[in-house]
Amino acid sequence: SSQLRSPADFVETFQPFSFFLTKVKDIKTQYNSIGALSLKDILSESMGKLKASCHFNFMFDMDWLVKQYPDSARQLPMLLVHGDQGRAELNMKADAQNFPHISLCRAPLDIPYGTHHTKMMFLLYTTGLRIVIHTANLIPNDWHQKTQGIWVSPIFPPLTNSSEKGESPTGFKTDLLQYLAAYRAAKLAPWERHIQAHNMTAANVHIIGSVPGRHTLSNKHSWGHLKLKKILSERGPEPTLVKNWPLVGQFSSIGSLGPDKDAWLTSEWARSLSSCKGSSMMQGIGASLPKLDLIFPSKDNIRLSLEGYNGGGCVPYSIKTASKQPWLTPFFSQWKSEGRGRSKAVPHIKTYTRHSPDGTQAAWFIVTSANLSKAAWGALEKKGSQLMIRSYELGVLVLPQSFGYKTSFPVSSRVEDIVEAEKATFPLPYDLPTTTYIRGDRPWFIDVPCVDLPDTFGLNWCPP
Ligand SMILES: CNc1ccc(C(=O)O)c(C(=O)O)c1
Repeated sequence: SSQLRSPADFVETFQPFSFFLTKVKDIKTQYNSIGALSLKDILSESMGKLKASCHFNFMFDMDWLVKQYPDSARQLPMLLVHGDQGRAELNMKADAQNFPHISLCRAPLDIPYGTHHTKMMFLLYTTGLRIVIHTANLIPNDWHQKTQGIWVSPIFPPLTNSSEKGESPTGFKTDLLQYLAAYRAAKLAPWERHIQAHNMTAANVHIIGSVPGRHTLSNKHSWGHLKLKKILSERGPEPTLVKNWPLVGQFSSIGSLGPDKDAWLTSEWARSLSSCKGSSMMQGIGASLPKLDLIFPSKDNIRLSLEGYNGGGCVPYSIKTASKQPWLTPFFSQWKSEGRGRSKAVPHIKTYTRHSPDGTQAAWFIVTSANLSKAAWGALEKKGSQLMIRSYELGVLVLPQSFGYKTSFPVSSRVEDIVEAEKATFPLPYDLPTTTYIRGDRPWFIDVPCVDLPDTFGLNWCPP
């Protein structure tokens, strides 16, 4: 029975997609026993005997993080890659003083308003290297009662002879090394060498990363939405298959997107996401775009969540930004995850997909740190000759052909369907079809008081 299984067994049984959600306190056991992991699970000895680890993230609670490791691993070398500058960096350094085994690497953020948003783990075991790409900050609240996404790689074995490349058909290793190289950080060199030294032929996802910069020429399509456009135009769906398949974006924060939908959202971002095989040209002017559905928590999704209004603390959409883009609201759908038992677990996860009208198939799926913002996905400048990105982001793209499917793969948010299905079925974090906002509801704004209706705990929301 499930309570006797180790975390490694959980991971083993939820293949080949290896896409998990975080365990959520106070939901029914069945929704935490299949396809869900805690940080302790991920770091447990059953997953591998650790020698060293590295965490890329935005927020760190070091005391708590160390306690998620098994006793035997709490003194092992740990590198934390962060984006904190000034006073925040001093705080990181002060915290790290208490932990001689922890060292810090600051990611350069030379473009204003950029953040080090990427959430990734390198876990070096006695037997090989595992990579985890996820959406949760390294603070207890992010792993308590929210919906977060976690992609878990297999253990990549050491390369036996140095002549082997150890690259996968998806270019995973090359793209990950290109991402790391962008930090130009000496402290990452040991981990770049570890990645070089392991056989990653089993990696079955593509890397979609963003690094700060004004990317031009051969670098222009290495990052953000243009990287996605490039992969989809080379390996994406046939245009005829997905003609009326909608796009879904799902995220926990939104940037300033301009005066109307055509300023960036449809003309640039959605155009890249709707790219198909061999049609990067057709996505030029005039090609019609698919329906765009944006899942973003409504005020009531937050009010009635397990955390009540406080759950909105990690959904930082400001009324100041929202008031400049009322044109966005008609695209919104509610957060609904009955199949995964997580309708009341505030979504901090970010995912993007293109699915069939009946919601049973997908042409591709992305889990990433990237919210709906130009800072994360990039904005074209200088007549489209450069892509300006402000932040570090990282995600993985699932394509049908990497999992033995020709054109699309079955999807479901119903855990019972997923485990019993004849054919490998991708575990969606939310329900399809999506659900529009009900009359009288509105998008969640972190900086607007809510005193009309009490939350799960009978409280109001008076923003800090
Ligand atoms: C300005 N800083 C952040 C804004 C949004 C998010 C999010 O993921 O929604 C995060 C984060 O949690 O990393 C940080």
